[in-house]
Amino acid sequence: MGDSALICSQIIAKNPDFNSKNRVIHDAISFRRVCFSGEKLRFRKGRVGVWAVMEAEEREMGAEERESTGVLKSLEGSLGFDVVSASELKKKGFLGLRKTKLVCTIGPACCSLDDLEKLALGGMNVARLNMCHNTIEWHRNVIRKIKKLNEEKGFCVSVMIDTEGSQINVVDHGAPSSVKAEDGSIWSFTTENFECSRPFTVQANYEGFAEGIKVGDELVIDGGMATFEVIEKIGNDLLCKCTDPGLLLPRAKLSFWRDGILVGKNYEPPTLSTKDWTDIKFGISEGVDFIAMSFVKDADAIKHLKNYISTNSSKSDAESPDVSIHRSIKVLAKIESLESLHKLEEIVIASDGIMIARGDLGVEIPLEQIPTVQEKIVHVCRKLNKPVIVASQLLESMIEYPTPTRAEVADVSEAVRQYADALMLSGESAIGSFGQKALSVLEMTSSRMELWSREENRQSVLQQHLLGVSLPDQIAEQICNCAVEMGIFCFSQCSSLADGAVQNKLEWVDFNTLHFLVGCIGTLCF
Ligand SMILES: Nc1ncnc2c1ncn2[C@@H]1O[C@H](COP(=O)(O)OP(=O)(O)OP(=O)(O)O)[C@@H](O)[C@H]1O
Ligand SMILES: CC(=O)C(=O)O
Repeated sequence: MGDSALICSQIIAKNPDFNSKNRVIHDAISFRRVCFSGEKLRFRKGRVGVWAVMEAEEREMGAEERESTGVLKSLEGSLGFDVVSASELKKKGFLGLRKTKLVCTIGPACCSLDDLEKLALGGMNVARLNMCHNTIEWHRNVIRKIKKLNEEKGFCVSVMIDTEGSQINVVDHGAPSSVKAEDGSIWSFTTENFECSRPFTVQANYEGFAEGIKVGDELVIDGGMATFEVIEKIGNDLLCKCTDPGLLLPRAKLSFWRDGILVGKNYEPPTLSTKDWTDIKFGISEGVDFIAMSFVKDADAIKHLKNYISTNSSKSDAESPDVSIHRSIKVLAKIESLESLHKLEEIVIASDGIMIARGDLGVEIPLEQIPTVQEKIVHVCRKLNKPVIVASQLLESMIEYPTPTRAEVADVSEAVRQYADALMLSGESAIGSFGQKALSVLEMTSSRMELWSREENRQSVLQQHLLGVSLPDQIAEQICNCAVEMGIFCFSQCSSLADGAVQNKLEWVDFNTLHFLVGCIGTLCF
């Protein structure tokens, strides 16, 4: 069978007769394929299998019957389908049903083999390793456990490493955990290295962090956790008075504001630090699937990393032909600064996908702008057909509590409604007491919202943008656009058509149309 397969997903809702156990069935479809090879046309006949996962009443159906094409025929026109790759189907079974992918940050609370397996069973599609924390050895261990689970238990969990990037943050703030800044208290912000923590002294990580900063400027901690006014500059250091009391957390982020506008940085730290390069080399050697790049400023940084990956991959491929894993490492750009927002389109075009890092974004733009900025980024990604992850604080309260707030559930639903491709857990899974529960909330909420979108046929409101340059790509796109108008989902081994399907978030199929479509597509040109 081909590399793609179809999954029935709405059987429960639509077919009262099919409501118990999940079943996999398949149907074979003949097609004629016309290939363009230079100037010549070649006809080939082919047969592909269309696999469907259905829920069937066990007592009504024997095994043979379930496997027969007759079953499919009897369901003609009445079922909803989602698309999933055959390899995914084999590996993940019914986890492929959901379209919104789920990313979990792995931390001390979920790094045992047992915990990772529970997350994989709960629907984790991608394990994120934040390279800001812990040692390379710790990360290696986690990656190996995930690969073991994939190999031995048939999961299909991808691994993403997330670089630390360059940003001004607190290295030491005079306490082991959080510390309260009281109204009117005076604090020194410095880059001086000191042995033991000093009270009312905050050590920042960048020499020259105070360049261009003037007396009277506002120093905001973590996008609003606490605010200070700069009252004196002493060399590289700043003396500040707390004007809005609050908490200073370890690794808190600092931003400076003047007259309500973010003060631009006078220094230019490289997008990828020496540590980031070490981590990237580590990621390549461990065969990770994604590298998420923090604090991307422009498309050049992404292109540079992609070149580095392909050069190093070809080198290692030549040295060891078996090592083909490197070729497929995808680079995701994290949008978390004003600069990246200004160059959004070029960054999206250059990268393989985007992460909306709302945590750090909230340090650089006012919090009330986050929802509209998120919607805009998702929209640009849809338009340019790049996957987009919505990250940070989706279910923050679940770090401590076993249920989310209603507002958090609404936030998750909104991201799915906007057609985000993936949702990410951070502290909820890394350090939270209810990581698996948080994952199941994401799972249920996103499935529910997808169902609603289907029922409302909302994908038809997605704007169609033609991206294809070549004739086959344009034809594939037009087919997908028509499919969306007709409310069908199609089956394809053709990457352009699959891309179009992803861009349009196609989902419905009826078998008459499917047979017709596969026939048409086969007679076209891929
Ligand atoms: N590998 C890890 N080892 C130890 N603690 C971790 C690890 N990964 C995450 N954490 C903890 O979980 C919390 C949330 O994770 P998260 O990845 O969101 O980190 P972060 O510090 O907020 O950085 P970022 O802004 O890059 O997301 C972190 O603050 C840290 O305490
Ligand atoms: C995920 C991340 O890095 C952020 O939200 O800042």
